[in-house]
Amino acid sequence: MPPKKTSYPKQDIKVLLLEGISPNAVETFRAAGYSNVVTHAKSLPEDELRKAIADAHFVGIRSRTQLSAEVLADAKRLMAIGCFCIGTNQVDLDAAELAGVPVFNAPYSNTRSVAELVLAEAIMLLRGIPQKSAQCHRGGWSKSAAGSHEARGKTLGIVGYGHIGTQVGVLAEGLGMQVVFHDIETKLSLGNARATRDLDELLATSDVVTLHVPETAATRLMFGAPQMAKMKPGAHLINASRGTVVDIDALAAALHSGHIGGAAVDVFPEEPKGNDDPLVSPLLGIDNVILTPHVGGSTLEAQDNIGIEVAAKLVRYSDNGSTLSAVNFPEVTLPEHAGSHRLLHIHRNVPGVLSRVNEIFGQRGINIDGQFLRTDANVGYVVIDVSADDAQATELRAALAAIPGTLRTRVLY
Ligand SMILES: NC(=O)C1=CN([C@@H]2O[C@H](COP(=O)(O)OP(=O)(O)OC[C@H]3O[C@@H](n4cnc5c(N)ncnc54)[C@H](O)[C@@H]3O)[C@@H](O)[C@H]2O)C=CC1
Ligand SMILES: O=C(O)C(=O)COP(=O)(O)O
Repeated sequence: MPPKKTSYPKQDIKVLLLEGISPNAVETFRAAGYSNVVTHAKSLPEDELRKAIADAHFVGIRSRTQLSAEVLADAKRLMAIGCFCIGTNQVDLDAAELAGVPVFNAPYSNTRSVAELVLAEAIMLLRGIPQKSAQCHRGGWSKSAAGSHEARGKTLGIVGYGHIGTQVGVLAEGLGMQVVFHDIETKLSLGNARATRDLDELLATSDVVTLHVPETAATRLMFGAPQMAKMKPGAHLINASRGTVVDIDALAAALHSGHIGGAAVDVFPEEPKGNDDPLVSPLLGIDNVILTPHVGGSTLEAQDNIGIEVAAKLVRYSDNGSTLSAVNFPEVTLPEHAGSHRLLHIHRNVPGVLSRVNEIFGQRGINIDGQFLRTDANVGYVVIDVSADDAQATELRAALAAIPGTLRTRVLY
C-alpha cells in the first residue's frame, strides 16, 4: 500500500542523530514513517555539525554536542531538538525557543543507572577499594582494615535532591545509611532523609557527599576549596552531575593533602570529544580516585529506554504538534486531528497576535473546530484545527506566516 499522503513527505524529513544514540530511536522513527535518519557514533566538530544540521528537521544529541545560538542560527529547517539524556545545558534553550524550536529530553530514563553507580562508588570509597585495587595492579598487597568502613550507619549528604538525588537516598537507606540533603527548593523527604539547614551543615556532617545538581549559572564552581574545607576530614566526594560544578584543581589539592579521603568523578570540565581522544585532568594517577568516562547514565537499559522515549516525543511533535514535556517551550497537549487540517503558529508573545490569527479565519468564513493556546514570557504557540481542503490549508498557512511576530508555521494533514 502506498504511504498515506501527508502535508510534507515524511521521507523528506531529515533526522540527524549524533553521539551513538540507541538504535531504538532509529527504529521508532522508521516505524512512524521517517526513513531519512542519519546517525553518527560521535559528536561532530563544530564546522561539521553546522553543515550536517543545515538541512536537518530534527536533531538528536546527548550531553556532548553543544547547540549554541550560533550553531542553531545555521539550522534553518530545524523543527525540534531531542536531548537523548537528562541534562539540557548543552543547548541554548532561549535561542532555540526564539527560533520556534522546542527541546525535549528524557527526564527519568537514566535516573536509576546514575543512582546505582553512585551507591556502588560510595561503598567502594568507604572501603578504600580504589587505592587497594591500584596497589594490587602494581603487584602490591596491603591487607588491612585501617581506614576501611561499612556504609551502614554512615551519613550520605546529597546536594540536589531531585530525581537522581532522591533515588540515591532511597537506595542508601536500604544499606542502613543516614541520609541528609540540601536543595535550593523545599523538597519532600523520602524515607528518613532529613533536609539540613544549609550546605555547610551537610558538609560538616557527611561521610560521603554526592552532587546531583544541574549545570546552571548558580551551580558553576559551587563546589570549590571553601566547600571542601568544610567537609569532615577524610570524607569522600562523588560528582556525577556536571564537570563545571566542581573546582577540579581544588579537588586535586584536597586529595593530595588528604583532607578529602577519596573521590569518584564521572564528569569533567573538559571532556574528550570521543572515545579516541585522551582525558586530560589533574586527577589522573591519584590512586584514591575512581575516574569514569561520563557513564553514569550509560547502561543498555537506560539507553534503550531513552532512545524510544525521546524519539517518540519528536515523532509526536512532528505528526501531531504536541509539545507536552518540552523543556523550553509552551506545553500544548493535543488530541488526534483525523479529518481536520491542523495549523500551527509559533509567535513572539506580543499583544495582538491572537486576534490577528482569528481574523484570518473570520475573514474567510472558515469555522474553527478546535483551538489550543499556551504562552510563556517569550513565545506563544497556537494550534488551530479546521475543516478545510489541502489548498485552503496551504493558503491559511501563508496568511498566518505573514502576521508580524510569527516565528514559524506548519500545517499538518
Ligand atoms: N553522569 C551522568 O551520566 C548523568 C548526569 N546527570 C546530571 O545530573 C543532573 C541532575 O539530574 P536530576 O536529578 O534528574 O535533575 P533534577 O532536576 O530532578 O534535580 C536537580 C535538583 O537540584 C536542585 N538544585 C538546583 N540548583 C541547586 C543549587 N544551586 N543548590 C542545591 N540544589 C540545587 C534542584 O532544585 C533539583 O531538586 C542533571 O542535570 C545532569 O546534569 C544526569 C543523568 C546522567
Ligand atoms: O543524562 C545526562 O544528563 C547525562 O549526563 C548523560 O549524558 P550522556 O547521554 O551519557 O552523554
